[in-house]
Amino acid sequence: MQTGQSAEYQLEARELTIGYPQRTICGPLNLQLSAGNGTGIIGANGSGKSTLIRTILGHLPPVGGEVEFLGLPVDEDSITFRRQVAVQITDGTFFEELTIAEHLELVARGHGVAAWEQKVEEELDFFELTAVAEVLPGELSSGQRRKVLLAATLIRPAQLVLLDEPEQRLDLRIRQKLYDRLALLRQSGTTLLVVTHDPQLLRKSLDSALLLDEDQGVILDAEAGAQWLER
Ligand SMILES: Nc1ncnc2c1ncn2[C@@H]1O[C@H](COP(=O)(O)OP(=O)(O)OP(=O)(O)O)[C@@H](O)[C@H]1O
Repeated sequence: MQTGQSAEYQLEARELTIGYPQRTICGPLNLQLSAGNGTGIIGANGSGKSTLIRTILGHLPPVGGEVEFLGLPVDEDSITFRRQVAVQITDGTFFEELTIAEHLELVARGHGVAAWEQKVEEELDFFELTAVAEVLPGELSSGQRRKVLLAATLIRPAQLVLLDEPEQRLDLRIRQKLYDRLALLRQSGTTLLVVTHDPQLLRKSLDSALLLDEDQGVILDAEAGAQWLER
């Protein structure tokens, strides 16, 4: 199996222009992420953040340029990509007949997590979901559902974690725990790419930002990105 492990960067976008058949949204963009980097994707509503994530995941073809993961064109259907990339990009889908604990068990076991029972307990505890562990998704609040999706993304091993506005609907205490958790993940070598409107997330968990502005991509350090979000 090809893995491209000798690639210079873990994720690289070169002269990437994103958009739809009838409309170019932004570009050309250049982005290089190595292990342990943490980049926020920021910009006004409609600037192209979700379009960029969808292009990086291979859901949308680039209008121009290319994007590679471990030196190979992105392909969400490839085994390497599925093993190495954990994604939380939408409001997510649930199996309505599985409890919250069963959802986490499914992901953990599917990704070969050792001692998965303990990991499920730890994630439930971290996201303060233990009281609803045996509840079905349809009985949860929107914030609780968001926490389950984040727990399911973070319970599994990954080289790259992609998150789309993870701060949404989280109360302040959980948000602060999440900032620390993401910073720790980076210290352990995991790479983060996070669409966010939250300046504190940028400051505390990430080291740079890709600002999509006026159809261009500009790389900023985390503090400059946070200040742009606070402008
Ligand atoms: N399927 C589509 N076909 C054509 N244009 C689209 C399509 N989906 C989105 N767009 C347009 O692409 C632009 C970028 O949208 P996108 O959702 O990527 O923005 P965003 O930065 O994620 O916005 P937000 O902060 O509101 O989530 C918008 O002008 C939007 O109208």
